[in-house]
Amino acid sequence: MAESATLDTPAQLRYLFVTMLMFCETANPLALYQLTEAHMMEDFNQRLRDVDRARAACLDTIAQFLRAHGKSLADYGLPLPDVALLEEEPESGVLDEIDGVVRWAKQLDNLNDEQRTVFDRVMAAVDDIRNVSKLFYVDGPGRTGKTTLYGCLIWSLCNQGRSVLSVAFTGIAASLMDGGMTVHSTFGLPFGTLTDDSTSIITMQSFRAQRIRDAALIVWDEAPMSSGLQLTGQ
Ligand SMILES: Nc1ncnc2c1ncn2[C@@H]1O[C@H](COP(=O)(O)OP(=O)(O)OP(=O)(O)O)[C@@H](O)[C@H]1O
Repeated sequence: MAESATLDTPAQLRYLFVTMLMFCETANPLALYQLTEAHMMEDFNQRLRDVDRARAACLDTIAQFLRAHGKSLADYGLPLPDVALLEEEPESGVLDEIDGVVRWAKQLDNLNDEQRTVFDRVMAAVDDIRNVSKLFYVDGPGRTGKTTLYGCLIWSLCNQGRSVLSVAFTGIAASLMDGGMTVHSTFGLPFGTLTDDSTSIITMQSFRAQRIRDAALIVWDEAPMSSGLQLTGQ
């Protein structure tokens, strides 16, 4: 869990936590929960800006995973979420999807000139069948709208039925993008320091390799945090 906490998204961590409860004989589930709670609820914390609500959302998500396997939080001596704190959260599912369409359509309309220029160039490159450069590096100070721009690109392509991979070095950066995954899990990077001889654990014939080949666009947030070897690959 400690290794995963530094490499995976909070959603991946919650999934790992439930998997450990279900399939490993975890001696003290409560202690493990308390040790990793901060990482497991980091995305909710960012979104809700309230520790108590974030904790309730985290426990509620874990409870839903467990319920799908016929288990409950109480079976593992874990605290119950204070669901009253979540009442303002919209139901997931259809409403979320409608919300997403409205939100991104509006964001797309509101892109400023610089964001629009990058958006148009990237979208044109995705469809360009010529052998032109398709590598873009977007730079800018904090809070200047980079994540918003990536969101618009991801949403627009997904809306056209295209496949997009959104990755980031840290789990928390990845969780800020729709469908975000860590660089490590997406590209199957080995743990530890990479060397010139390091190779991905993903095999050419695997589903994960096909997902990478199928991607119309790969958005790599905070790329400078990754080492040169991760970026150039083998
Ligand atoms: N074109 C725009 N018009 C108005 N507000 C915008 C626009 N683009 C982004 N914003 C808003 O500005 C804020 C910062 O945007 P965003 O998170 O995309 O920036 P960022 O460059 O990714 O920041 P950071 O580097 O800190 O992650 C957000 O609240 C976002 O909704």
